[in-house]
Amino acid sequence: MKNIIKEILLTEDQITARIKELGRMITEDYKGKNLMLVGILKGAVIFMAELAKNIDMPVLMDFMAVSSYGKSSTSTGIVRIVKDLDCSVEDKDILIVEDIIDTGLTLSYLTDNLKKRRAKSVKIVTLLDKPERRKTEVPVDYIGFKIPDEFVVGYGLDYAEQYRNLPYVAALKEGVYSSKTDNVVF
Ligand SMILES: O=P(O)(O)OC[C@H]1O[C@H](OP(=O)(O)OP(=O)(O)O)[C@H](O)[C@@H]1O
Ligand code: HPA
Ligand SMILES: [Mg+2]
Repeated sequence: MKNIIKEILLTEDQITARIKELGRMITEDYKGKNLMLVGILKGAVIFMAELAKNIDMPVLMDFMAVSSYGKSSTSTGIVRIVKDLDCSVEDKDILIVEDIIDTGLTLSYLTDNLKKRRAKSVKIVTLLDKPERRKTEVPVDYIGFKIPDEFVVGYGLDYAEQYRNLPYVAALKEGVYSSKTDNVVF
């Protein structure tokens, strides 16, 4: 498994400590509010589970799945809802939980979509942010870590659907991911 990995960017301890801090901030900011976490499948699953355990108040948890990347490592810009929420967002304070913001296209679409459904508020928490790759401005309220423009795996993030279960975040070796075509090489 490790032969595709160039470098560990964030260790499990670093990630755990940062998620505890994010949990404390969110608990403070959402006191007395009707907080609903909306995890974006599949990448956000591990981060969402860890974050929810560190929020010290009642929360609702729901999930959406959108399709934007497929097997390419770059976004097509076309976002399609593959699995919608089970709960209504009306009058709820929504916190979208993402593993990574890259071009921003997925989150830009999702925030607009949830606001149109009359959520009381819509904010974003992401474990990772790759600001160099942004194609559209998205206001991000909580950021775990800013990372350089490298294709990363682990802690929920995949390369061709694999490596999501690594307990750390690592950059892929050159050649596994082709920066020329911006595609993963099989
Ligand atoms: O800012 P963007 O350029 O839109 O990219 C970020 C999105 O892309 C990845 O999801 P992916 O489509 O790979 O699905 P997955 O979570 O199931 O891996 C990631 O988990 C984010 O949801
Ligand atoms: O660096 C990344 N790794 C995995 N999935 C992603 N989706 C956007 N950026 C990435
Ligand atoms: Mg993916």
